[in-house]
Amino acid sequence: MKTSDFVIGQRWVSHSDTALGLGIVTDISGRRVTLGFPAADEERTYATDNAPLSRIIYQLGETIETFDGGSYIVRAVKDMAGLLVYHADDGENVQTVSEVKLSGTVNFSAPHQRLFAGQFDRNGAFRLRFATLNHLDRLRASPAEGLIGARTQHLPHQLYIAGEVARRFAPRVLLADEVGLGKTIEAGLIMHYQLHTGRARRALIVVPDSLIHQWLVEMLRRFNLRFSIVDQSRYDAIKEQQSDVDALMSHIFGEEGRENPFESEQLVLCSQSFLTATAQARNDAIAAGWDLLIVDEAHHLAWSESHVSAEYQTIESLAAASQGLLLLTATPEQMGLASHFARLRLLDPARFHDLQAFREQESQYEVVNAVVRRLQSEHTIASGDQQILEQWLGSQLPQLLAESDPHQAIIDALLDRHGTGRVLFRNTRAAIQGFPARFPHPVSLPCPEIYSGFTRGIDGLTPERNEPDEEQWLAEDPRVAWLQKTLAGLRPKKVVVICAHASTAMALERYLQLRAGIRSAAFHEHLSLIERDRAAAYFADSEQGAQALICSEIGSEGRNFQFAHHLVLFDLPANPDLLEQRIGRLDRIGQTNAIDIYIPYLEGTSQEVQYQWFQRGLNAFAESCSVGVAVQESVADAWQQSLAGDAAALETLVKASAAETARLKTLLQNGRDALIELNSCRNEPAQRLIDAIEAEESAAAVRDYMMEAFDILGVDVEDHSEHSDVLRPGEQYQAGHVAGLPEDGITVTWERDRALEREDLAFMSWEHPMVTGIMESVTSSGLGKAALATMSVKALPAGTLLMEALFTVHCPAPEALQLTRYLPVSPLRLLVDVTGKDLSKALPHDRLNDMCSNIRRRTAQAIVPQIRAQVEIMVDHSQCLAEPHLQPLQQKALAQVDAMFGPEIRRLEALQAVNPAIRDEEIEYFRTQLAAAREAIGHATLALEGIRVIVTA
Ligand SMILES: Nc1ncnc2c1ncn2[C@@H]1O[C@H](COP(=O)(O)OP(=O)(O)OP(=O)(O)O)[C@@H](O)[C@H]1O
Repeated sequence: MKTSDFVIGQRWVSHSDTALGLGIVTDISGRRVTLGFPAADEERTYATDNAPLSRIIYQLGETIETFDGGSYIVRAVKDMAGLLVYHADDGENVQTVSEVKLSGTVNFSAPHQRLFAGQFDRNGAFRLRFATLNHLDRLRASPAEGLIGARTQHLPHQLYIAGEVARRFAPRVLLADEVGLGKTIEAGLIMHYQLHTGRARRALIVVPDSLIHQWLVEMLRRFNLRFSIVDQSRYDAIKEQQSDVDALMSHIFGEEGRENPFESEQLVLCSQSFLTATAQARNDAIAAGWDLLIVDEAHHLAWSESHVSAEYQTIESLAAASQGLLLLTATPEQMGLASHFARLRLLDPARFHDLQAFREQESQYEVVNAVVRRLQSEHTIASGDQQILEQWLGSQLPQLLAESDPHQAIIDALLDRHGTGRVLFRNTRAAIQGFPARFPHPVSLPCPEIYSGFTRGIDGLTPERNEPDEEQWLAEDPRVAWLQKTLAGLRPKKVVVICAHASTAMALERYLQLRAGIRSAAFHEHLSLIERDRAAAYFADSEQGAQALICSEIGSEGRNFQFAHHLVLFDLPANPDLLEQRIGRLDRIGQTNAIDIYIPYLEGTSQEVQYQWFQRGLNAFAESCSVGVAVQESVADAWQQSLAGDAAALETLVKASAAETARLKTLLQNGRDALIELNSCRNEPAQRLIDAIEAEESAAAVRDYMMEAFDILGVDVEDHSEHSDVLRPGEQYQAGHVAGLPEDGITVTWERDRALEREDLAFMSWEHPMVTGIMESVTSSGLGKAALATMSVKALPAGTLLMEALFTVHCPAPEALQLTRYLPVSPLRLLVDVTGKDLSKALPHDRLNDMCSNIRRRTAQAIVPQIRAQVEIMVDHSQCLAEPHLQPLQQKALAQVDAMFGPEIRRLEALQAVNPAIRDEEIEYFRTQLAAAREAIGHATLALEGIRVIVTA
């Protein structure tokens, strides 16, 4: 450039620093030119012969903005002594606008505008953009989306549930797999999906105190989800901090502080007891609102028609303030059928509105099951069944019969309307199989004198509680000496000891540690959370750790101790579900050994009764017994009498229980449980999902993609070991595009198996935050939006221009509609020449990449103004060629929204027929959503997302 090219008042941009915005020439002296950049409030002086500047001339039809906020469309441009004057339309009149008055902020969003403004990149950046859009499109349409990033084994029953539930709009379900089958993982998968796809942003997890840390760690190491714990002290600290700020605010502005600690974080973990006990915190949590609420060990939410527990009330209010709700419990009926019903009602009040009706339906499951079985196995519907179906499904039946898989559609409707189909998922160990054997070892011991008078009834299960002198019972209770001897005999094997009460656990631990010299740790409710985690970690340590962990009942819930396979039940719980919870600490996924269960009991006491009942009546030690609580209800009197010492009643109890257990198991297997299981894992779809996830993993495409990105974004990659690399910021590191890369680097693996073995390595999948962050950053920034390249082809004369154009679908719509689900990015690539010839197929992108090379920046800078008119023509041509591609995409999207909303609307209409509590507005809501989605899709456009102009040499 020459000095004479510049005139004071002209507008130029710096292509070496685009963030400066639109500059204005303020001084020209000698061979130097000075520009002010109002948007950045900076001034820069350049040598005129090599200034990295491009002159900005807006073209007809483009929108310009003035510094005082005016917006105009350019109708004509005149050059007046080197300064441009635009004749511009403000919607009413055409006015003259001098370029001097233009706003200092420029946003060259259109790729060709960027090119003309000198804001173009090298070939590699364009390739990265192209690759990013294609990967995003494929991933968003993939059935594996949202389920790829978890550091978990692919277990069909978990992925089936995740696949079924996660895609729902605001899912509300009860995850009730039997103990240790991975409900936490299922909840994590669902949440990961919802967060990854933007369906949810804010999530709250509510768990018992003892599980806070375990959830925190599982969410982070398995799903890269970083939760913040809000407990009393954190809550108080935030409030205190805020009150200082609030005081200042109210001093200055006279405003009341309204800050809510639950709003300061998006992912929050807190304990049920904290929320239940602290009204202010509870109200804040409710007021904060959530997209997803997860409640673990939900059997604690007791409810009956005459008494509603405080825990239930807390969750009820939170559930009302949350779109999605996941309740987790392995023992949904532990608190009885009414509580179970009340939890189902939290999930779906429209479906579960009448306890009596629910009880009646329970008794009909056998008939429903028989019909479902026939529908599954036969191609035609028998006339008897047709009548039953008409009676049950009424006017819905013809619609269901018209669906593409009518039998499945009818089964789904039956499971939903006559079972717990949509809201309850429960997998059993029997169905999943592969769990290790459980061997009970009963040890009968004489009852010591000191317990006489305390050996009967429920109290007789824990007689040591009635002996105030701890020293004495430790010395005289034969279970203590037996425990000491057994632990010594098992050394160094790890042993979990569970007893009902903290006082017993504390006394035993002190005794073992101090008197018997056995390395042990206690785990009970009187320890702080940190102390509990420390105890669990000390026990888990395979080298220096404790041999025994002595837990009170809180150790029997949720915790993972599958690295141990010896369990001592120092006493037995009254409730059979609690027994299953205790054994479930060891009998879980990941347990590789058979489990030895030791049951020391005192002869002739309630302990012996309870042992006999569990062993001979329920067979609850060797096998998981899901009907225990129901059996207990039916034999309640005989059980009480036996505990009271009636020897004859014990035999009756055992016999009646064994018969009832067998009867209920058969009944459930033919009825309710069979229906639930049918709904909880279907192998074919589960396997298809696993295949889809593995296809995304095995392609190694993520590594290739990231290597290309790292190259462009200045990340150095060093080989670490097989399938692992070390990533570090390099010299050209572009921090703005790469999230979460520590200064001193990070070691990563690209293989799931290795990630499962080595938890210290980050698992780089398509859904790792660094990968998604780069993809998001590439698409939302201008990186690679415009590029200039050269190639030599004998067939084409030098100087021929080609343009590779990338179009994507744009569909502005309220976020809540989640339209990207139906209308994906759909990148469209076109290659045109100046005559408008479509060369897209003749020269595919990869081939073109091989042929293209970069042009030196200085040369490119000089070429751009000369080719501007031809580029504009090629942009027009590409737009004409792109246009016909839009309509088919819209049609497909419309069909998809209909398929999504239609069944939901029909379901509510069907439920409304039997449940007047469903309001017309609820159905109307979905109709309105459907109409809004259809309208937005109708307005979709194809937008130009990137261009690469190729000049033949
Ligand atoms: N897909 C998986 N890959 C790897 N580990 C898993 C997987 N699923 C479950 N596990 C492990 O198995 C154990 C049990 O899982 P989890 O705690 O989710 O079970 P749960 O059903 O919630 O148990 P509980 O009924 O005791 O609350 C945990 O240690 C968990 O990390």
